[in-house]
Amino acid sequence: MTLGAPFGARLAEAVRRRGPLCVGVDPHPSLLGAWGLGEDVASLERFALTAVEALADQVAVLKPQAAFFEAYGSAGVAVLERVVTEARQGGALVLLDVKRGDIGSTMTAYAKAYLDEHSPLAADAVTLSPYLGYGSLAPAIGLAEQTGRGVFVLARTSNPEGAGLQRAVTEGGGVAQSIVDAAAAGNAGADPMGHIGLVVGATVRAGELDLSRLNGPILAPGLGAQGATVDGLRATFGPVLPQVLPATARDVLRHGPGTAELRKAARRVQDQLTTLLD
Ligand SMILES: O=c1ccn([C@@H]2O[C@H](COP(=O)(O)O)[C@@H](O)[C@H]2O)c(=O)[nH]1
Repeated sequence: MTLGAPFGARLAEAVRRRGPLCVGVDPHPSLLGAWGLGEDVASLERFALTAVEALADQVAVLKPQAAFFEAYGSAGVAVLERVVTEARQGGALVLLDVKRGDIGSTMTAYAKAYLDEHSPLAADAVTLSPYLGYGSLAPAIGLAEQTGRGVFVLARTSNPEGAGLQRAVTEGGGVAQSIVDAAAAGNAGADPMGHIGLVVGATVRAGELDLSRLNGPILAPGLGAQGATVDGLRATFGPVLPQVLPATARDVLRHGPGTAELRKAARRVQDQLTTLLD
């Protein structure tokens, strides 16, 4: 599949048309139960494709969480392939949340799995973990650029356990800030923004990172179930708020299984975000 424009431009256009919301497609066992479904592949498929049907023509980005599909083995991965395909056909950009990171030679294979246009799991973007060294991600960052796709590199994650490692300060400066600076160097000169995004939790304290030179998108998970609020985004992100793609999963998905209710729940967050950005 040929994607035409670079990822930064495609994401900017999707956000301009639909507003800056990313909804996670996370088939948690607890949500399957709440929707009256079981813990089996047919239920997984029903849940995930219902979320896609409800939201793919409404939100800018859908973010399937691969772990919840992989938990069902190859049949679950087959469902994930359908989710990626149908979400993209429905008009959403698909950010596959896989958080991959490995030595460079293995990263080449991960890149092929998610960012090569011939792969059955090729998405518009993937999440990557830089904790084997930012440089080890080069094969994925390079292939994403070649194929019009994007990456979101974990810098400062939304979970409380991330702080000890990510806020550590070494001779070269802060660990998370070093990831921000490396991404900024890769995005330099891109217009309207580069294809190297970062993950910075919406739960993170204001002012921890200097994101001013990033020139790329910032995925901000943590809205709703993890305690972050739309109102808190301005304090957390300040001047880079227009680059932020807030993300939530459970807080929207808990309104299913009705597609109208799912759409309404996502619309509520989209409206709050529009008001925030006005
Ligand atoms: O720092 C991070 C990175 C990724 N995530 C993922 O986002 C969703 C959050 O789901 P909620 O139900 O809105 O809490 C989930 O898939 C995480 O793996 C994150 O939360 N924080």
